[in-house]
Amino acid sequence: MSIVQEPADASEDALRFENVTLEFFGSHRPAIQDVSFAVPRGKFVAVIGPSGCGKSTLLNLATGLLQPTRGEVHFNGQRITGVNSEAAYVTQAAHLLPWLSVRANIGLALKFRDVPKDERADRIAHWVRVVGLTGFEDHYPRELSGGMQKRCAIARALIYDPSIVLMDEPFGPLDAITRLKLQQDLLNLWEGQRGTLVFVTHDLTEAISLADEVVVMSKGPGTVRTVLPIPIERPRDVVSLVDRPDFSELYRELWDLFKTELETAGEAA
Ligand SMILES: Nc1ncnc2c1ncn2[C@@H]1O[C@H](COP(=O)(O)OP(=O)(O)OP(=O)(O)O)[C@@H](O)[C@H]1O
Repeated sequence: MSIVQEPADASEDALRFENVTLEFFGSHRPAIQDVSFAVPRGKFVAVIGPSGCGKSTLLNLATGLLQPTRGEVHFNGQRITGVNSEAAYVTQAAHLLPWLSVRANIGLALKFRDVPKDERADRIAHWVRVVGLTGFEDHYPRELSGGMQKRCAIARALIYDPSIVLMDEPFGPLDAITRLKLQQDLLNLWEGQRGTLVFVTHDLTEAISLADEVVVMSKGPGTVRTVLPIPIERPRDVVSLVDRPDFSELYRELWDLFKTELETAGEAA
């Protein structure tokens, strides 16, 4: 990562957006405008908002793949000015390399980092077990179900202990049952490790079930409308959570905010 030095105690936030505006070249209005919010270290933060409000753009700024037109993005107290190699990015499509086995896909980041072969094998074996792909190590992506491909992509992202994990609607294209199972798997994983995770989703239930805080975005141009804390204790069980009265209250609160956004954007049913 290319960074600009700041005092070491500058931030206990893993990620911080400071008045960030981004205009794509040739566009007549900013994709996001004056966005400010922080992701505290060790927290699970969900980002929701209507389609096109700039959720993916925020993640691309956090990885350093995009640079702000105005404002600054900081990672661990240091301004991001180039690619943030400490961030793992899991996108909607699994993007596994089709010519590599599950084992090789999962171990890719370790190979790039010159991790010795024996250590690589141990860590791959560990992550294959963690994501439930034992017995499929030598299979190719085309031989896996959508959920298995997703689990492979998650293992590939987490195997090198990234400082922050960015997930862009990772469970979007999956059926409801696989999705629930993976949500619980991700929760169990995260609750065991407590790294920093930013999770973009359209799904209000998913956001409340998983996150410590939900960042609600407005559209046109994208900006942060509010940050809603989710004061539900952990460990959580995604299936039984939805029956709790406090879950319903949070859902209602989030829906009221979200609905206003859809109406403002002229997208309400
Ligand atoms: N490379 C690009 N060039 C020009 N405009 C872009 C580019 N990428 C995104 N945009 C625009 O920026 C805005 C934000 O896009 P972004 O993909 O971040 O939204 P999003 O909230 O992730 O959308 P969705 O929920 O539909 O995935 C949109 O208006 C989009 O059309």
